[in-house]
Amino acid sequence: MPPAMLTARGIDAGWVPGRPVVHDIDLDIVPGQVVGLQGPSGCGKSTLARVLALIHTPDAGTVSVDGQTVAAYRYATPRDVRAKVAILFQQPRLSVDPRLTMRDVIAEPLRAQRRRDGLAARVEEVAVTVGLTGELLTRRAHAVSDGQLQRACLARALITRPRYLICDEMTTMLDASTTAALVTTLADYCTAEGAGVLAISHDDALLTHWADKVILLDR
Ligand SMILES: Nc1ncnc2c1ncn2[C@@H]1O[C@H](COP(=O)(O)OP(=O)(O)OP(=O)(O)O)[C@@H](O)[C@H]1O
Repeated sequence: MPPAMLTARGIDAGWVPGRPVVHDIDLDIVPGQVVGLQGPSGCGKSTLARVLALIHTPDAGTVSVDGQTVAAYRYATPRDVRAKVAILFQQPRLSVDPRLTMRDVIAEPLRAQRRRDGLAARVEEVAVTVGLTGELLTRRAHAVSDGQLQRACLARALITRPRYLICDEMTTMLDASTTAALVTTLADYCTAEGAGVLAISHDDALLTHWADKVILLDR
């Protein structure tokens, strides 16, 4: 049996050919575990997060999902592999089309996979899980608060029941009570589904509370 893990081996990645911002990184995300990732600003945490979320092609190295080597990134990633890994970004406004309703934001991954059976019921279910109900779901993304929009992004991330969640400073923009609510929702999901998390944060207290172990990424 292949190992049930999201693994990175020997990853070089960056934005300019021949000038990687992360070099020779090995990392494992195990189902049921929260791995924290810290490091100075600009050291490449978000770049590495994007590689692990399969939305940025590494210059070298291999990412595997449950033993399956990822051969193609971004839009070319096969659907079954893509559905296993979700990412949450720091700024929900930059990751959502402002013209969509909250309901449509949440439904996006299933629509993209043309999974329409039971779509409305699943959207309602996952919206309730993140604390969004009623009239809020009919509002467009530009007409809700950052915290409400990040809740929709969490629901969008959970809707495919991913096995791995990459959280790139997902609570940095939020107040303490919204942060606590989102982390609790995510932790409950991970316990119920046995999902693994990579949690990038500058918040030592949050990672001390939430992560099983913390990795330091240096320049
Ligand atoms: N889209 C991009 N195009 C070009 N360069 C980028 C892009 N995104 C990041 N970089 C560069 O890659 C390097 C690493 O950035 P990255 O955002 O991965 O660091 P980080 O550790 O997440 O920083 P922070 O903690 O400030 O968010 C930086 O020099 C940054 O300028």
